[in-house]
Amino acid sequence: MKIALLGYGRMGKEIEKIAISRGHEIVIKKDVDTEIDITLADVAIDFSIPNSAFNNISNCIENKVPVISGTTGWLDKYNDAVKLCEEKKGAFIYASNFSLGVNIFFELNKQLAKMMSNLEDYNISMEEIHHTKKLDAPSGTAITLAEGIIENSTKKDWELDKTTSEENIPIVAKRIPEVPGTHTVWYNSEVDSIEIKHTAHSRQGFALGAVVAAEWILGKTGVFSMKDVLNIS
Ligand SMILES: NC(=O)c1ccc[n+]([C@@H]2O[C@H](COP(=O)([O-])OP(=O)(O)OC[C@H]3O[C@@H](n4cnc5c(N)ncnc54)[C@H](O)[C@@H]3O)[C@@H](O)[C@H]2O)c1
Ligand SMILES: O=C(O)C1=N[C@H](C(=O)O)CCC1
Repeated sequence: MKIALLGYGRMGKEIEKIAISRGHEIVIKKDVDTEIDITLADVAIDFSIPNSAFNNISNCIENKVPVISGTTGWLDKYNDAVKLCEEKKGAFIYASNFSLGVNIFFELNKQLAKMMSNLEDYNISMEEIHHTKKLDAPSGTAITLAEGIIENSTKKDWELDKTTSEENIPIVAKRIPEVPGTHTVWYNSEVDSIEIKHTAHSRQGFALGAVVAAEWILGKTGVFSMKDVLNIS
C-alpha cells in the first residue's frame, strides 16, 4: 500500500516505522501547510495539528483517497467532513484513539456507566494525563469517554478542570513530560471507589491501530469508526 503521512511529527514517525515493517511504502510526508499530489497515495493517514486536520481530510476526500485521521481538537468540523465524505462517496475514519486497548476501554466505560446510572451515592470524575507538548485539552480520548458516559447516564456534558460537578462530568487534564496517555474514570462514594484506567506505555499502540485501519479501509466507501475496524460489538 502507498501511504501518505499528513503530519510527520511524533505519531507520523511512529506510523512510518510500523507501516514499513508491515510491507507498506510511504510516498508522501507532509509536515507543513503545503500543496501535495495526494493521488500518488492509496491511503492517507493524518496525525497533524487541530488547525490543519480538516483541510487535509477534505483534500483526500475530494480526490477519492481514503483517509484515516487521529488528529484531535478539530471536531467542530467533524460533521462537515462526514457530509463531504457522503457527497463524494469517499472513505473516512476518525478515532480519538486508535489503540486496541483504549477501544476495549471505551466499551467497558459504557457498560460501567450503564450499571452506575441509577446509583446516586456515587460521584463520577475523570482524569487524563499527557505529555507537555499536547496542544488540546481535554484529550480526544477523554471526550470520547465522556460521550460514552453521557449516552448511558443522566449526565449532560463534560467540564474541564473541575473536580466535582452535580450534572456534568468533571475532567482534570494534567500535562507531565513524556507521558504517552493515561485515562482514569472514577466513581466515588462515602464507602468505596470504583476506578477504571487505561495506561499507554508508548505510542506504538496508537500507530499500529492507525495502520490497521488504513489496511482495512482500502476498497471501501463510507464513514467508519474503530469499532468497525476491530469488529467490537
Ligand atoms: N487518535 C490517536 O490514537 C492519537 C494518538 C496520538 C496522538 N494523536 C493526535 O495526533 C495529533 C498529532 O500528534 P503528534 O504527537 O504526532 O504531534 P506532533 O506535534 O509531534 O506532530 C504534528 C505534526 O503536524 C505537522 N503539521 C503542521 N501543519 C501541518 C499541515 N498543514 N499538514 C500536515 N502536517 C502539519 C507539524 O509540523 C508536526 O510535525 C495530535 O492532534 C494528537 O492529539 C492521536
Ligand atoms: O499524544 C497525544 O496528543 C494523544 N492524543 C490523543 C487524545 O487526544 O486522546 C490520544 C492519546 C495521545
